[in-house]
Amino acid sequence: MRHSLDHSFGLQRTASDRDALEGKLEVEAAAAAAHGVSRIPVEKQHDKACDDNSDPSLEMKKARRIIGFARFMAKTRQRYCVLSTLGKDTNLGIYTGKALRTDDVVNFPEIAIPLLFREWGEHVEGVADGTLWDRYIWEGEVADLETYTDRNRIDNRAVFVPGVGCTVNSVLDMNNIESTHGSTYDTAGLHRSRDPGTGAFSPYHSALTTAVTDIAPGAELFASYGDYWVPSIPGVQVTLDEVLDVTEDFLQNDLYEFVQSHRDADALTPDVKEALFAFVKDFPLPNQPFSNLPRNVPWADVERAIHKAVTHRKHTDTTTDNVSGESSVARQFIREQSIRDLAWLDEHGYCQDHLRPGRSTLPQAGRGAFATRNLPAGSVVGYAPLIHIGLHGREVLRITYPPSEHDHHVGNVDIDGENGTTPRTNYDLVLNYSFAHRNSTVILTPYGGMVNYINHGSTTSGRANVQVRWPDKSLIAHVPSWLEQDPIFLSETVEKIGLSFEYVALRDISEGEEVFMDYGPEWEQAWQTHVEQWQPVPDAERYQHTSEWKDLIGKDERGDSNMVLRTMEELESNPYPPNVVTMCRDSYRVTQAGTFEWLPVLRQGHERVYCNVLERKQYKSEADDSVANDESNPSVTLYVVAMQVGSARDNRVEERSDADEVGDADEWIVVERVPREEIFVYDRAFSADWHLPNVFRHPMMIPDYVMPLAWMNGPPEDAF
Ligand SMILES: C[S@@+](CC[C@H](N)C(=O)[O-])C[C@H]1O[C@@H](n2cnc3c(N)ncnc32)[C@H](O)[C@@H]1O
Repeated sequence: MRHSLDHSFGLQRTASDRDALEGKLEVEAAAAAAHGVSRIPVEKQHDKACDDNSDPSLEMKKARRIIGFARFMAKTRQRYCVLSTLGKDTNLGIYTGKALRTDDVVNFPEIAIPLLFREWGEHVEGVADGTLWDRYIWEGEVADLETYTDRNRIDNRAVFVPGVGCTVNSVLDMNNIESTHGSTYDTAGLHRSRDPGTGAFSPYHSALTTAVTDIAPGAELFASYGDYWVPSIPGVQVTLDEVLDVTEDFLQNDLYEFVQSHRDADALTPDVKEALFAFVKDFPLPNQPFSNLPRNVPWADVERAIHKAVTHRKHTDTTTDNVSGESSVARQFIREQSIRDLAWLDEHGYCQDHLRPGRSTLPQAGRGAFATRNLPAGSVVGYAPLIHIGLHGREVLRITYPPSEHDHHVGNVDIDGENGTTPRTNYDLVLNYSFAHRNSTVILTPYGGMVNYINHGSTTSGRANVQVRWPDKSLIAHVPSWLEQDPIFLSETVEKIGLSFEYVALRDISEGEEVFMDYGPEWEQAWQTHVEQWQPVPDAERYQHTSEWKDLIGKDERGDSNMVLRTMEELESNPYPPNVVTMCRDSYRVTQAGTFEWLPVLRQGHERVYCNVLERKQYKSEADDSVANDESNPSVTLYVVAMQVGSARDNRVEERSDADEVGDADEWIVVERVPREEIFVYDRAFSADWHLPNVFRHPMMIPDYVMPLAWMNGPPEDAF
C-alpha cells in the first residue's frame, strides 16, 4: 500500500472546518470573478492577445469555474492514476477519489510546455524515434500559445500538457471532464533584462480540468479528445462513438435477436449462452467493437439490460433504430464498471495530488512543486509514466529557428549575420523537463501530474527531499524487462509506454514545503556556467509580453478590447514594446470616391496582415458617416489604419501557380472606419522568452543508481 486515505489533508480537518474554508474560498472566488480576476474565456482563446469581452454569460462561466476550483482546494482529497477498467486493462486511467460536482475543478492547474520539435497533427510515418510523442501532443491553442508565424494564426503549434490530460482515457460521448482551454502567462517575476533563468521554464500555466457532470467517488474520468484527432494515431486507446455504436448494434440486433429467436431451442441452455458470449468477447482476432462488450458480467445480466432497453425504446421511440445514448447497454456497463472501490484504488493507485504548483523558493527557478500534506519518508509523493526516445533524442529535440523578418527583434539572428543563411538552432524547451544520461542516447520525459514542477536541489546540500526510482513491479505503464533491453529496442517500441518513475520522499516532508530532487552534478555545473556567462540580449529592458503590457497601457471599464491604440505619431514618443505588433484582416471595399473602407468581416479566416494606426476618428455611430464633433453626444471611435495588403498575397503564395500575381509585400493601403475589435494586438512570432538565444537548456540527469546498464550505449556524439 503506497498511501492511506487517512493521510489526506482534507480528512484531517473537521467537517465544519472544511465547510467554513469552502465557504470562504467560494466567497473569495466569487469576489475575484467579480473583479475580473480570471482566466481567458474559452470562447476568446483564438485571439487571446487582443480582447476579452464582458458578456455576462461568460462572466458567470468564469465565476463558476473559479468557485469550482475553490471547492477543489477546500476538499483536497486523493485522485488516482491507475489501470483502466476499459477494454482489457491495457492503458492507464485517472479516477476520482472524491465526489465531483459539475464545474468542479478536477486537478491542480498543470503546466503547459510548448513544443517546437513536433508540429500539431504531424504524425511522421516511418520515423521511429520520437513517434511515441504523437500521442501526447495537444494543439497549441489549448494553452493559448503565441503563434509561430505572425500572419497565419492557425499554424500547427503544439503543446505538451502533462498530468490528467495525458493520462485520461476517452470514450467519446461519455466524457465526464473537460480540459479548460487557455493559460495564464506567468514568468514567476523573471525578466530577460536581468534574469539568467528567463526562458528556461515554461511560462504557460493553469491548464485546468473541470467536471462536466456530477461524478461519483471511485469513478474513472473520461475526456473527449475529439473524433477527428483519434484516427490519425494508429492503435491509440480511445473508444470512438461509432465503435460503441457497432458494439451496441451487435449486442442488441445480432446477439440478443439471435438468442430471442432461438429461445425455444433445447440446445440454447443458459450455459451455452454464457459460452457463446464469452467466445465473442474474447474473439481471437483484434476487434475493437467486440473488446468493448461488457466484461466480467454474465450474459444473463446483459440480456436483462437489453430487454429493459428494448422495452423502453418501444415505448418511447418507435420510429428510429436508436441504440446509442440512454438506451445503450454497452455504455451503461462501461459506466458501471468504471467505478472502482476506494480501497482498491488506495491499494493499486498512485495519488496525483500530493503536490501542488507554486512560485519556487529559488529566485531563478520559476515555479516549483509543494507538498499538499505531510509526506512521510519513504512514501511515493509522485508518479510519472515516461515518454521514451531510444536513439536519436538529441536530433529529435534539436530545433531550427526559421529565419524570419522579425528575428532581429528577439536576438534571433542568423549566425552568419542578419542576412545570413545559417539558421540558429537550439534544444527545445521540453529538454529541460526531460531526463538523459551522459553515457546513453536514451531520453525520458515524465508526464505524471505535478512532477514536472520539481526543481533541483542537490543531495550534498541537503536540499533534495525526493528521488526517483523504478516501481518494483510490473504495471500497465511499467514493464521491468524494458530495463534490460537496449536503446534500439526503445527506439523501435513506439506504440506504447513501458517505463515509469516513482518519486519517493527521502525524509519527512511537511505540508507546504517545496519538493526538490537532485538533477545531478552535470546539471548543476551547467547551470553555474550559464549564470556566470549569461548576458541579456540587446534591447531587453523594453520587452514586455502583451499579457502584462495590456494592463499597463490601460483599459476602460468595457474591457481590454477597448484599449485605445496609439497612432504612429503617438508611437514616436510613446512606442509599444518591440515585441508587439498590430494586425487585422484584409477586409475592405473600394468606395465610389476610390478610397478604401473597412468591410465587416465575412470571411472568418485565420490570416492577418500588419496594420498601423494612423488616426482615431469619432463617429455618431458605426453606421453613420457623420463625424461626431459634439463631445457630449455618444459616439464610437473608428480607426484609420495603414494595412500591408501585400503581405496578404504573400500568405497565399503557396496556393498560387502564377508567381507573377504575387504582390509587392510593401504595398500598403489606407483603410477607414476600422472598428477597434478588428485590430489585434499580438506578441510577435518567436518573441517569447523561451525562444531567446541565450536561454539555459539542459536535461535532468538520470541518476546512476537507476540507470540500467543495458541502456549505456556510450557517450552520445552530441553531448548536452
Ligand atoms: C523540470 S523544470 C522544473 C520546473 C520549472 N521550475 C518550472 O517553472 O516549470 C527544470 C527547470 O527549472 C529550473 N530550475 C530547476 N531547479 C533549479 C535550480 N535549482 N536553480 C535554478 N533553476 C532551476 C531550470 O530552468 C530547469 O531547466
